[in-house]
Amino acid sequence: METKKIKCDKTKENCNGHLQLDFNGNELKIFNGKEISENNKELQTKEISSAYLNIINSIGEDSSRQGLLKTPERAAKAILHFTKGYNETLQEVVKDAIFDENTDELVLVKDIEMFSLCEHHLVPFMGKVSVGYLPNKKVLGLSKIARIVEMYSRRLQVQERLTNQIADALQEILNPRGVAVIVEATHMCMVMRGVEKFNSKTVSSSMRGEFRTNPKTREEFFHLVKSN
Ligand SMILES: Nc1nc2c(ncn2[C@@H]2O[C@H](COP(=O)(O)OP(=O)(O)OP(=O)(O)O)[C@@H](O)[C@H]2O)c(=O)[nH]1
Repeated sequence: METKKIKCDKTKENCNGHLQLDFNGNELKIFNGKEISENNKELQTKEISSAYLNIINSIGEDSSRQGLLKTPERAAKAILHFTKGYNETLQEVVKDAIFDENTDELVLVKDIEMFSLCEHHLVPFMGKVSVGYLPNKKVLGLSKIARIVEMYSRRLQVQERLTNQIADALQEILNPRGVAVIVEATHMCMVMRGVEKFNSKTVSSSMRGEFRTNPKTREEFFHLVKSN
């Protein structure tokens, strides 16, 4: 396939250093400047395994002892799973599960489990996400909301950006009258290290359209998120 390379646009959520577009303007999946094929997925696993081998040796462990022999490769596969969201795009996740529906009432999918990696320390943060929207003649397949959460959370993140990206995605694909996203998470970088506050939780929200302009709509969202 013919491709052209463009300089990384830092505002693009899928940026890995470079974005490469095919001639229809579609983004290709790039790792270190290479399109991700099965072959360089293998290469990617090898490169990450070798980095983990260095880490194991650098902390003074014996990487040749039985329990650690396969650890670099296992860890490489694990980190690739934790960051699998880089290999997906919004269009691939949603496919064509957008349906015409004559409803204008709030849709809420709440308490979606979320696991992500803090981009500052590469340790997990995890919690739950609630997503609401006010349809504008279109509804989204419910599972796709959880899949959107999954795609953005399986990347190196800060919680605020994750929250905004989920709201932006809903806005982009549905053009609804409003979108509301709330994320409540525990950050292991604040629990297992650093300030070591193991009961603290971080709540972030992103309100668009009528959720931002109408306090009653916002209240209804928060009320439903809190209720059992
Ligand atoms: N706003 C925001 N900050 C985050 C998130 N995850 C981690 N952080 C913070 O990123 C900051 C990085 O601060 P630095 O001073 O550079 O790093 P540090 O010395 O490891 O900081 P401490 O965690 O305070 O020990 C810390 O305050 C973290 O709590 C996030 O999702 N959102």
